Amino acid sequence: MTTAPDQQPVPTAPGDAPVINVGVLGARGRMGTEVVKAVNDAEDLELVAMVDEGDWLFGLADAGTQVVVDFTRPDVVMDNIRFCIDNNIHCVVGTTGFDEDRLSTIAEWLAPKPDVGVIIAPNFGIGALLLMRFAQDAARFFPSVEVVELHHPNKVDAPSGTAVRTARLIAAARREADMPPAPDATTDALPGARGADVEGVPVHAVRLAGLVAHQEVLMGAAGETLTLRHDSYDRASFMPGVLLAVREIGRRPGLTVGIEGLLGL
Ligand SMILES: NC(=O)C1=CN([C@@H]2O[C@H](COP(=O)(O)OP(=O)(O)OC[C@H]3O[C@@H](n4cnc5c(N)ncnc54)[C@H](OP(=O)(O)O)[C@@H]3O)[C@@H](O)[C@H]2O)C=CC1
Ligand SMILES: O=C(O)C1=N[C@H](C(=O)O)C[C@H](O)C1
Repeated sequence: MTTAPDQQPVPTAPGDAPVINVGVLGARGRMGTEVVKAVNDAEDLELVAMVDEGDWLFGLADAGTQVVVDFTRPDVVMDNIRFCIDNNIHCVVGTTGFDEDRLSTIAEWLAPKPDVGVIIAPNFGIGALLLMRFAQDAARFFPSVEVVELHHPNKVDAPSGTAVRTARLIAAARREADMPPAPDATTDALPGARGADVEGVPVHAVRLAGLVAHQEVLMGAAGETLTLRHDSYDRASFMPGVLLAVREIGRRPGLTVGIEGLLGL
């Protein structure tokens, strides 16, 4: 803590860096609980608000929150982001459910607030981000591709936000390389047997007790396959990415999708 003459005390972390006041939305959820722990363990971050369903969002502003971390639900996250932008609070969002329409709406909300940042990241896990990058790089070499995501049985959405983003990145890489559509049969005798079609890439969702968050990208060419797989066995795996976004967001006003840029990927 340092005190300047005639001013309120300014909290500081060791090394004199200013402390960032963090509020967690969805604080008692699976991810929120882990974020609360990670923020409490970080010397340069101060947990000032924990909000769950039924709590007033105004508590965030009253507590002097500078950065909100949101791990709630796709059906409530837009209202949370609107509140944060209106109250000049930066927002690090891990909640899924973002399409182009939602992203454009957030960009419109941000337009009159040039100092506020919103980071929307479908996945904060470093390994998961690397898998996406490797899949993008490999996409142009393999005519066939399928994405399989596997998660804990309480996940509210399917397919996962990560799988949708992975499929879109692969589809974009294929378009850029002028590849024709995958040659594989897409007709299914039973509806859903070939998964969901995300820009021409089949995406399959598995829900299974014992799992946390996992993804495979299968690629095939004549006589060979390439399998890329990532496993999050513990939600701690997402925390380095979440904390990086919390620390960086003050330097990144506007809308940022994915934390790849923050990692130099
Ligand atoms: N980007 C990433 O790296 C990751 C993203 N996720 C995503 O994060 C989201 C949350 O996942 P998970 O933690 O497993 O889900 P949980 O269901 O465990 O947690 C959601 C929490 O949000 C709370 N909540 C619901 N409505 C509101 C509201 N209006 N305001 C504040 N809090 C609210 C819930 O409270 P209550 O139970 O009382 O309703 C609950 O505590 C999902 O979209 C998931 O896909 C998950 C892991 C990693
Ligand atoms: O709900 C989860 O658990 C996860 N959700 C995110 C998603 O939908 O991509 C990230 C990760 O897969 C865990």
